[in-house]
Amino acid sequence: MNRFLQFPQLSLPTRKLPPPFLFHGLRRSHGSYCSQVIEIHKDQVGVSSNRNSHPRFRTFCTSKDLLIKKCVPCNTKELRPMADDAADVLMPQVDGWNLVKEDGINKLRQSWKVKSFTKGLEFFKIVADLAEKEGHHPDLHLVGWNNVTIEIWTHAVGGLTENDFILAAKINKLSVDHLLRVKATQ
Ligand SMILES: C[C@H](O)[C@H](O)[C@H]1CNC2=NC(N)=NC(=O)C2=N1
Repeated sequence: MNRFLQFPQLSLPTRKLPPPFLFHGLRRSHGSYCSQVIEIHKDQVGVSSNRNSHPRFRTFCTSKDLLIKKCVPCNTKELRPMADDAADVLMPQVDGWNLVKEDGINKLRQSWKVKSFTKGLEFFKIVADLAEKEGHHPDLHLVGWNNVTIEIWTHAVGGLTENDFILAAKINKLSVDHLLRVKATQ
């Protein structure tokens, strides 16, 4: 008996993949939870529920896909917050970000120390330009003059969507090292 769902090869990389590992999780479908076992190959992000796919046959996206994807408008009625297990599967692709739950809302959070208060504002401007380009916006915090924290979640649905992971992955690629205090351990 085929123990796991075979997903259509939508974005599987062509090269031979190492043996997959099975991911067992719960997926909410039509209001009820059903367990599902999906096959996730080593260098694939795992399940990403993009807007157009049928909820059952979600497309796999590789680790690089987040960087080449574009955020979608948050006012589309199909947009739903992703389940905790789907967020867990995507977390390895947004290095440095933490998954936090606040008042029942899942968010991505990362903090940095900047060289000065004004460099913190420069940091925000660079992030803001990216957010405007993506049409998806983070919550920006600058406290104690040099402590920057960014939180990302989709306000329209009160949780995480793929937009948040796309924005987090792209923030990780911004050239901001000149604004940051070098960590003592480095
Ligand atoms: C239409 C447009 O997508 C919405 O107004 C956007 C703007 N930026 C956004 N950013 C975030 N983080 N959440 C939203 O729900 C959101 N909505």
